[in-house]
Amino acid sequence: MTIYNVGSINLDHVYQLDHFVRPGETMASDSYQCLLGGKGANQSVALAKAGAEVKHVGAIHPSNQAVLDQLQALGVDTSLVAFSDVATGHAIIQLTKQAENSIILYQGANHQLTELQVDEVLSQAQSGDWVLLQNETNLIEYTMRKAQSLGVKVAFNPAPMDATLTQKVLGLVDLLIVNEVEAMDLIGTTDIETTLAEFPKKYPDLAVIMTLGKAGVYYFYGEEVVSVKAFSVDAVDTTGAGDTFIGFCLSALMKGEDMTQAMTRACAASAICVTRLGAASAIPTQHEVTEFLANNTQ
Ligand SMILES: Nc1ncnc2c1ncn2[C@@H]1O[C@H](COP(=O)(O)OP(=O)(O)OP(=O)(O)O)[C@@H](O)[C@H]1O
Repeated sequence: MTIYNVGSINLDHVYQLDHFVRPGETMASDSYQCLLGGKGANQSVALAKAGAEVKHVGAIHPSNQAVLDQLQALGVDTSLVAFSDVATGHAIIQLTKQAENSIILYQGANHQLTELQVDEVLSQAQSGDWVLLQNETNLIEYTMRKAQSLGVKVAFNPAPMDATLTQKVLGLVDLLIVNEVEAMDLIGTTDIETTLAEFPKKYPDLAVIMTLGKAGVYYFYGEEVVSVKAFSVDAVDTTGAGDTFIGFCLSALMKGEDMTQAMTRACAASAICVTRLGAASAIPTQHEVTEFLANNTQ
């Protein structure tokens, strides 16, 4: 069983500064890191570390072949990533000592997927395979329609949230995975209790996983409700928690675990992730998650 993750690949250029650059100011930074990023790439890494067979579908500029080498070294099949004339998606991130950030995001090649690429990729898919999408690439609806026509299941993590697009494609989605802010956007409220009560009523035919940070996670499908508590850890950086959760949860479901087992494993993986700095580099291995589960209870 293969998961085709149609998603972004970004280069995150991170500069540590005393303060954000002001209009007209040129400021030197003596701290620079270039990190692999993008929700798509992070989720592919999490899937691979969780032991899933993951093929990443996306696009980058050919000058950044090293990014693909990095993904491959982490276990992701990158043979379906296309090359584009447009620059690889990237973020310019200013970080201050007060832990504030300011980000310029250029979607670049992430929005250069073509219908031909999607058709070719999905022609390889077989029933039982999954397609996973976030909201950082183009052709979301087209890809879902194609997958549905081929009998391939669709998982959708609509981040960053575009409520109009998301409402439009929900009928094509087999499993929706949202965090609490995205869920509240879909219900049109800022209250989480209302969201938990209203979501299953508004979307009775939709299977949805709702992650609530350190408050854990819910799964709703019609009358069925499963909730799993988060593990109690000392969090230092929650970046990538959601991506780690998605990778470990989908991988476990594809291996035949039930929703409680899959979400428990995914909560353990994301609990480890939040105790480490960074995103892709903070994602644990399957072995680390198994050890954590043996030594911790919710
Ligand atoms: N402080 C925390 N302590 C323990 N587990 C956490 C913590 N924060 C997140 N998690 C775990 O990670 C899962 C996903 O977190 P969250 O709901 O914050 O997703 P997210 O908003 O998509 O994350 P992010 O955007 O920061 O990557 C939670 O369901 C929980 O299991």
